[in-house]
Amino acid sequence: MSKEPDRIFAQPLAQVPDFVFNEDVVRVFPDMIKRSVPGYPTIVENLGVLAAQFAQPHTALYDLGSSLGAVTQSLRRHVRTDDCRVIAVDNSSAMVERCREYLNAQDSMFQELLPVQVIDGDILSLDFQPASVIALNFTLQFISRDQRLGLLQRIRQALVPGGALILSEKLRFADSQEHDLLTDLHIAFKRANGYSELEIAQKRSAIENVMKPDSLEEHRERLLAAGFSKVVPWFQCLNFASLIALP
Ligand SMILES: C[S@@+](CC[C@H](N)C(=O)[O-])C[C@H]1O[C@@H](n2cnc3c(N)ncnc32)[C@H](O)[C@@H]1O
Ligand SMILES: O=C(O)C(=O)C[C@]1(C(=O)O)C=C[C@@H](O)C=C1
Repeated sequence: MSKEPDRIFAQPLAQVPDFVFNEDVVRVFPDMIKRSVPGYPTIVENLGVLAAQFAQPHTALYDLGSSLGAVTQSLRRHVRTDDCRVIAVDNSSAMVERCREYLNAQDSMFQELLPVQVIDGDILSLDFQPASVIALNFTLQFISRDQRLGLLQRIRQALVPGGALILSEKLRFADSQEHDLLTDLHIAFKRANGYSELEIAQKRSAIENVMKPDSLEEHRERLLAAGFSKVVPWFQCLNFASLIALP
């Protein structure tokens, strides 16, 4: 994995453009996401551990919005179920290209890994195969709000009995005191990871039009409306959480 440090917002920009998952972001993404999302390494590693409990033989495991394939690699490290395959999907060609390189490297280092297919495409127009595990790891927040329910309904329909959706997201909070406290603590987390006030402020304005977090209650209600029977949060660190949704 690239060790290049994230300095994308280090210099003052006359106008901060909307955040895009382009080649510049791809180069620094492992560093960026680790220094920006509290608990990210724990979520990714345990996603594989959880997936191994839900994986069913002869099904697909999806990594939706796979970026560089961190979740796909974790699924391949942990799932040993017969005749499963991983399908990673991302609509950033720059991400997909680098993801394929990393997965080839994983293939050359380990034997008996689950087969994997990386699709350069939009998860909103995906034709789902019967699936036992579907991961949306910090991806739903980038989908426009009016398309989230439809996507979750399609995911629900693709899931076989015994399977699960694992959904990780940045959260907002209905209670303004709770929201402000956790936002301040997230900023302190970024500062402690070496980001300057300028980098924090410019990143914030870059993502505010493209990334729209919901509250835990909104997620729960939408998942139930999409046909899931049970929603179980399994991890929260500051304003970032991960949920298991059962069909
Ligand atoms: C924050 S990143 C996900 C991080 C990744 N899952 C991980 O755990 O390392 C969000 C990803 O979702 C992808 N994405 C956003 N909208 C998408 C869409 N409609 N279809 C496919 N991928 C999408 C972006 O290109 C980006 O790579
Ligand atoms: O909230 C932030 O500041 C973030 O940087 C979060 C976040 C995310 O949650 O996906 C946003 C964009 C980058 O992909 C990495 C992290």
